[in-house]
Amino acid sequence: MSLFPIFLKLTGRPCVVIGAGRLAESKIESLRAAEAAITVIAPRAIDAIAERADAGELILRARPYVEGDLAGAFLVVAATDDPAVNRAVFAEATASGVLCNAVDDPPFCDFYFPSVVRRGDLQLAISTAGNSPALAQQLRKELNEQLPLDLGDWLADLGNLRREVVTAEPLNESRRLLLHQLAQRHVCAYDQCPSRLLAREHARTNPIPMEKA
Ligand SMILES: C[C@@]1(CC(=O)O)C2=NC(=C\c3[nH]c(c(CCC(=O)O)c3CC(=O)O)Cc3[nH]c(c(CC(=O)O)c3CCC(=O)O)/C=C3\N/C(=C\2)[C@@H](CCC(=O)O)[C@]3(C)CC(=O)O)/[C@H]1CCC(=O)O
Ligand SMILES: NC(=O)c1ccc[n+]([C@@H]2O[C@H](COP(=O)([O-])OP(=O)(O)OC[C@H]3O[C@@H](n4cnc5c(N)ncnc54)[C@H](O)[C@@H]3O)[C@@H](O)[C@H]2O)c1
Repeated sequence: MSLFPIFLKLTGRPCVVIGAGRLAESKIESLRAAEAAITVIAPRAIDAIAERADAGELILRARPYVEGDLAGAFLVVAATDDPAVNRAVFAEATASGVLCNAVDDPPFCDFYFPSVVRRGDLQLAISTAGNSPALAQQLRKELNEQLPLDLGDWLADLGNLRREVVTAEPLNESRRLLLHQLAQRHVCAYDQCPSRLLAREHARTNPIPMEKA
């Protein structure tokens, strides 16, 4: 199966989770990391989810799923212990154009959750298209051990520096080469950081033409 890999902007988007057990919790954590507006619907919730509701971090409706619960949702995760309920959720999602993941039930998923290695804004998402979730998990662990812990901080600095360069320089081949050069070395917040000095020198010798400034 050929899956399409994308990184979705979920900030503030209504996402519904049906079920409030351990499996739901792990999906809720992923959705929270993306700042989704989460509504959880389940008659019983584990403490971790109830506490998030008490803290105002999500809305918890303590009742079973009923048809119509997906109105206005962007995506839904069906994570109950009743496959018939998960499938009913998938049917409503399909009828109303809402993206659905029925946890661990591939025929009833429009998308799968990947295994993720994260360093700040840097994310490596691994998919085996359901062939072996255990392999996805194993690769995550291996990559996690290999990636430096400060990669997220470094990326944040590099992003700031890139924004400086992009503001100061016209879009041309020399800017493109500079950005590749900067990505190969460590950038630091220190004002005299060699990468910053290089970027400034480059900006000085490649000024934006007046009409573009
Ligand atoms: C990546 C990860 C993300 C997450 O869950 O958030 C994820 N599964 C993880 C772990 C894991 N899941 C399972 C095991 C036991 C070992 C094994 O079976 O291999 C382990 C490992 C363990 O925990 O031991 C059991 C399992 N999973 C699925 C089935 C159904 C089936 O195969 O038919 C069954 C059998 C259930 C049964 O036996 O009844 C299906 C799916 N699981 C997916 C995602 C999607 C495809 C991902 C991909 O391969 O690309 C997909 C299709 C749908 C979905 O749920 O999105 C997470 C790793 C997180 C991490 O640690 O990094
Ligand atoms: N936990 C695991 O590691 C794991 C691994 C593989 C498969 N599974 C399977 O995945 C399913 C979910 O796992 P879990 O550990 O989160 O289960 P769980 O029993 O802890 O939680 C099930 C949740 O579904 C809710 N629910 C039941 N009927 C509902 C309905 N009609 N409407 C809305 N919510 C409803 C319950 O209130 C509860 O919050 C189970 O079937 C389990 O066998 C679990």
